[in-house]
Amino acid sequence: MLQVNNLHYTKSRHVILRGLSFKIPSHRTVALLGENGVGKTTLMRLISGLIEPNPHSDIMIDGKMGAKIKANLSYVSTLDWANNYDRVSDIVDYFKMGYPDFNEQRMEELIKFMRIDRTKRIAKLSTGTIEKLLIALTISRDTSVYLLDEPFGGVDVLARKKIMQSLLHWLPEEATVLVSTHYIQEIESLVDDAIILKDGRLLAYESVEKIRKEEGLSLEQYYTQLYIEDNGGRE
Ligand SMILES: Nc1ncnc2c1ncn2[C@@H]1O[C@H](COP(=O)(O)OP(=O)(O)OP(=O)(O)O)[C@@H](O)[C@H]1O
Repeated sequence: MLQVNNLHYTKSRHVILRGLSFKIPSHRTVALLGENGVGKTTLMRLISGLIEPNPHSDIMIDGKMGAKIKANLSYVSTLDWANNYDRVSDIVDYFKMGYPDFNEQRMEELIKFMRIDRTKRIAKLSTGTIEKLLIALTISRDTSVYLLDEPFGGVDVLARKKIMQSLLHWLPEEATVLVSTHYIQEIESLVDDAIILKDGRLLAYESVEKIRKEEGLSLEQYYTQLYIEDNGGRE
């Protein structure tokens, strides 16, 4: 379970997140939605402990806080830390050595599934292939929470659909998954709930099924409607 209480984050006097609170139970996959610059990446970096929130903000995973949550969380946002001469197989080796919960067999299956050439140097990989590798590394760990930040930005449409459809199949059943994306229509069938951010605050945290059944809307229609309403009717 991932719990965020009263999360505030200010950077260079610019308030980015203003008092976010939500709780995502285990066995739930949640889309994190919001316009460019709203703070989705910032939220993921805060959850993962890469940056520090303002005082009196709490982030808990399975009841743990602070540095202790790192073991229960999988988030790989970049390969900037790797050496340009590293090959895909070297990165896999680093993960094998660095994470006791790294599932080597799952990683091998994902490499095949995503058609990643394990002999290629990182510096020679295309943007989309790096994104596929980041997804594969993230979901090859056995943790309770998975954060995927705009994982499909550069992935071609066929691969994206294929990966999306099978994403949950690779993860432990009880996993909590938070995935940020602008591909709202495509993610809709994958997620249970959606968190919608606007102006640094939580505009909605709603079940996708409820949006469909009770509001009669698709997730994208619901998102657009909420944004327009919050803008006082302006698009
Ligand atoms: N290092 C930084 N210094 C100052 N401001 C920053 C820094 N990084 C991000 N920001 C600001 O924080 C805000 C949130 O950025 P963030 O990247 O979290 O948004 P996002 O919702 O992920 O956007 P996108 O959908 O475009 O990826 C933006 O206004 C951005 O300009």
